[in-house]
Amino acid sequence: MPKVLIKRLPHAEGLPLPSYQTSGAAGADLVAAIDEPIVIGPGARAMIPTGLKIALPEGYEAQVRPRSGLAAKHGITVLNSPGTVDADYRGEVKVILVNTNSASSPMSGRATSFTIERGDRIAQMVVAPVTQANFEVTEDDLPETLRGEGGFGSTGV
Ligand SMILES: O=c1ccn([C@H]2C[C@H](O)[C@@H](COP(=O)(O)OP(=O)(O)OP(=O)(O)O)O2)c(=O)[nH]1
Ligand SMILES: [Mg+2]
Repeated sequence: MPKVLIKRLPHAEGLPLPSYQTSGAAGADLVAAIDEPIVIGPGARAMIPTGLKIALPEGYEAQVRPRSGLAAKHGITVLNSPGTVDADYRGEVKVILVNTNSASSPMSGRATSFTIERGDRIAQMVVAPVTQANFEVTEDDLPETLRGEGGFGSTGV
């Protein structure tokens, strides 16, 4: 189990640290470290502070992913999903939420605002191993494959 060091900033005081809700959970919930509620209007976005700085072990990243409940019930998702927290990042982890609701959204059908309150679980963080590649330019043909240049639905729907 990789160890992730956490530095709690003053505005996160009293808030729960990232935690796995069940023993098999992949993501640890992140909460909003805000003093005043933030209203995200339909189609608008907001960068929500978590009040946490983290130090991941080398060879790991943290992915900031949406919570499906917020997405399904309220049309709120992580705009840059999955957000990438690099192992060498020492700033505050933030979550970019977007409100997808509009009069024409298939699920809500309404241009509703959504309010984030202090301590709300807004996203989840998945710690995952990553590799860096050696990118190497070649003048030769790339190795042949059965797929070749087919993509974007080439195998059918
Ligand atoms: O959802 C996110 C995404 C990123 N970050 C932080 C950690 C990450 O290490 C850094 C840079 O993110 P990214 O590489 O995605 O953004 P960029 O636009 O490429 O910025 P940079 O030029 O700083 O790499 O911002 C977050 O806190 N939350
Ligand atoms: Mg970057």
